[in-house]
Amino acid sequence: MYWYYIIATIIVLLDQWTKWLIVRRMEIGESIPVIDGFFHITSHRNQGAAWGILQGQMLFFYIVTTVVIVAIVYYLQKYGKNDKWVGISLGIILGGAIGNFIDRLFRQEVVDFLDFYIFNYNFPIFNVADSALTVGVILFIIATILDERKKGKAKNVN
Ligand SMILES: CCC[C@@H]1OC(=O)[C@@H](C)C[C@H](C)CCCCC(=O)CCC[C@@H](CC)/C=C/C=C(\COC)CC[C@@H](O)[C@@H](O)C[C@H](O)CNC1=O
Repeated sequence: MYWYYIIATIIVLLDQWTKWLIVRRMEIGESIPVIDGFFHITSHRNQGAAWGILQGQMLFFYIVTTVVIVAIVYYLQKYGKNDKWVGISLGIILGGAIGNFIDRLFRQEVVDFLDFYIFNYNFPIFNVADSALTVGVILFIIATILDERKKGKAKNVN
């Protein structure tokens, strides 16, 4: 049952540790090519959400993130026992949401550093928390669809 919170905690620790390294070791704007032309570590800050939307709207972010966190904890308490994968995906999303929440609370901005150039398109620079949020959302959608199908099959059998 508490596995999901352990997953979230590991993601928060990994997210905050990587951001701390970037802040301590790199200048803002500095870029280190890991795979030149494809994957760089670029120290970047974002006062907004994805693609830099809603710059500086911290109160909005606090409200939305609090709602997301409360909703996930409620859902985990209520449904976490039933479906393992739904619980795991919510734990991953929870870790991502808390990771960026800590940045917004203490830095009033989010530290980003994962910089991918895909077919010459420079995808917005993101961080471990964003990756967890994106992977968690996708996993949650898949788990929910599979869960519905499993229930559907059970109905047909009876
Ligand atoms: C990933 C959610 C963004 C994250 O939301 C959060 O914190 C949550 C918990 C709180 C937000 C206030 C509310 C969600 C807003 C939804 C949103 O924004 C649409 C999301 C689409 C998404 C599909 C799922 C695409 C993906 C994008 C990116 C990441 O792809 C890996 C680019 C990230 C870079 O622009 C980077 O600068 C962003 C910066 O780190 C701050 N991050 C956030 O606001």
